[in-house]
Amino acid sequence: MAVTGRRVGETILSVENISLSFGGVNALTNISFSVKEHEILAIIGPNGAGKSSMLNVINGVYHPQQGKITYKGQTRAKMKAHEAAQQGIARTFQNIALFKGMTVLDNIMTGRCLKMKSNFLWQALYLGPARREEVEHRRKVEEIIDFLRIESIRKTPVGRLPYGLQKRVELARALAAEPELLLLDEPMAGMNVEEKEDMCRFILDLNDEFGTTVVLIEHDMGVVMDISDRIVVLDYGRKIGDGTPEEVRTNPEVIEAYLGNSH
Ligand SMILES: Nc1ncnc2c1ncn2[C@@H]1O[C@H](COP(=O)(O)OP(=O)(O)OP(=O)(O)O)[C@@H](O)[C@H]1O
Repeated sequence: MAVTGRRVGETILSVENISLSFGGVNALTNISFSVKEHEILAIIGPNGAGKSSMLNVINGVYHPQQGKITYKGQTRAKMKAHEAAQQGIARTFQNIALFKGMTVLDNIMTGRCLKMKSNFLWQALYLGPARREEVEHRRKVEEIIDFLRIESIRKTPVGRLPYGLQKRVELARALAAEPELLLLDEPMAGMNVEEKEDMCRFILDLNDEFGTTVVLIEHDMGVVMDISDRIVVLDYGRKIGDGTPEEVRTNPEVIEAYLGNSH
């Protein structure tokens, strides 16, 4: 994995005038914002504000009825899911999506699928390129295991791990794809204070060491204010704030709609 160091660069992703509805429900209305290379951007907002829908639009799971998405200079009306993955967008989910019966190591290996080049026959015979490739994939995966400090559980079936560690394994699997843009849906949900601190550290470190751009959804305001370069605030599918943590903290509309109430 290349170590690039942290420097905010050009715009890597911009969404313009995105609208998405499900039947009569407007999940997103005319949303625009952009993310720069190596930034950490948080999307916040009350329950049902449209945060997960926004991530799903970015990685092509949902196709908006209106608007456009520009990723790495290419503009399209919608992202296709396989295209997003191939072009370096990886994702974790609000409800952990891992293979519970498989070991940590094997789960993380699944994150390398798109990087695998050798064909079925080579792999079945485990010859030549397939063997070299396998060694390289294992090396990358071990690097990630090391980075996230999960050596001691590498052979443990994921279903036996406590929730906080499962979240970390899910992050490991996303990192195995060597993403340029990492989408994290509530990476700290359900964690205790210590686990949250660890997760914050890992997010800051991966952003710093690998230069990965991060877009995350998080409800813990302390975490959001601490680790984000910028914050986009959604409420009822509309954008009501976009700025630095300080700008968002002092935005009256945000205080009224979000920070000031019990969400
Ligand atoms: N697949 C779907 N089918 C129908 N409605 C949907 C679908 N996905 C999202 N919605 C609706 O879109 C709106 C926004 O939902 P979304 O999950 O994006 O909000 P959220 O901000 O992520 O909420 P939370 O913080 O509770 O996860 C909600 O009214 C939700 O019910």
